[in-house]
Amino acid sequence: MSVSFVQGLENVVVSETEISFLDTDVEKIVIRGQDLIELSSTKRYLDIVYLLLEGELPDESKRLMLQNDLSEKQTIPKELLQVFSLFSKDYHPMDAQRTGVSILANYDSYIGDNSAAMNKQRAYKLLAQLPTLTANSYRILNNQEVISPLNDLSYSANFLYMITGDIPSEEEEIIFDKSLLLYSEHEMPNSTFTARVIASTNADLYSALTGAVGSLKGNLHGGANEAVMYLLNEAGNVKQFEKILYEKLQNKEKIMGFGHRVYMKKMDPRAQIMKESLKSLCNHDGDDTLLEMCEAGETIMREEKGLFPNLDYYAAPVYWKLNIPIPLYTPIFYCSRAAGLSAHVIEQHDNNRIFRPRVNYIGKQY
Ligand SMILES: CC(=O)SCCNC(=O)CCNC(=O)[C@H](O)C(C)(C)COP(=O)(O)OP(=O)(O)OC[C@H]1O[C@@H](n2cnc3c(N)ncnc32)[C@H](O)[C@@H]1OP(=O)(O)O
Ligand SMILES: O=C([O-])CC(=O)C(=O)O
Repeated sequence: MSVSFVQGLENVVVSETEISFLDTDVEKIVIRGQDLIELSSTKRYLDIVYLLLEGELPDESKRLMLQNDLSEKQTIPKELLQVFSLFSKDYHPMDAQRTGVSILANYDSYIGDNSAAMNKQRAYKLLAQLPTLTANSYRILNNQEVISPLNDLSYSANFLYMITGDIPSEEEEIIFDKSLLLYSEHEMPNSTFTARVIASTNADLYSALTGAVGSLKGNLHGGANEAVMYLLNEAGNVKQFEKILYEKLQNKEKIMGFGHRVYMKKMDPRAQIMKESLKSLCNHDGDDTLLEMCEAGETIMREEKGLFPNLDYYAAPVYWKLNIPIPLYTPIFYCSRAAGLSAHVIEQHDNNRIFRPRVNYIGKQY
């Protein structure tokens, strides 16, 4: 039997879905029939959460109900905080998140029920709890005080508040919210595929979403946003950044934040929006250094490699300007993506066939 093999499953269709599609012909990120980039100018992250999980955009009262519902569910079991305090201090918040999501399954008495209704309830609860879990895992790992959510803040303002300890300005809240919106769903990246593969065994949503944390951690996927910021900081100025990039290219090293399996010859449209956010943050504090460095990097990568920035490239300096600690960049990506991941798990459970591919054997003769 001969089976065709495509390394990395490039352009292989693994699923039918009603959730999302990257239509590069018309440059749209289609989420349930609507373009995420267009939505980003008028809608908030919770609108997209609702769209992903309910199939339509909410009106104002439904969005408010969702906001209130999530506010009520934000607290996390105190045992989780105790577990985080047992970790070694060099544990990454992504590891804590992986363990945390897994432990939350222990508090679900209907764990065997994979119905869409139960999964939706789980998804909303997870979305409510993830910011509290994420901010406090970092705080505990860094010997900081545990922080409680502020119920009267919006979802994104509260999330940012729990990270930095300061109530954000309106501009900061809107920019952070936009980053969550842009990260919320992106068709079939590695983490979504991971979640769907796990869900296809009839395993529960927590198992699928725990696996997805692991997938997102790597620097070829979500981990790239942290790697970008470490590189920008290592350089510190435009000249040094250019020097480092040329050296890395000479050594055939990959530059984090560039390239994408689907956006090969154009910039990730989400990166362009995030670049605008960086510009306004630079305008606000009067320091353009990071913007200038990023633009210099864009030019070099375009001229030398024909490569363009992905979302992580511009998310990194935006998060830096929002005073977010670097080890939280990828966990934040995950918190946002939990919406899309949950929608995919629900869809997989609702129309399931187990994933079970084949191999081309190239081992010893038999
Ligand atoms: C939100 C997100 O998760 S977006 C992705 C975030 N990840 C990153 O930014 C990591 C850096 N980028 C990469 O590693 C890749 O571009 C990926 C993982 C995003 C896509 O990978 P693939 O589609 O498998 O592309 P692949 O790695 O095969 O690259 C194709 C060619 O472009 C080169 N290339 C791709 N990305 C980069 C990069 N960032 N820097 C330098 N060269 C690159 C490769 O070396 C390869 O060159 P070659 O044909 O001469 O060997
Ligand atoms: O689509 C991908 O492969 C990675 C990505 O940009 C995302 O998950 O947002």
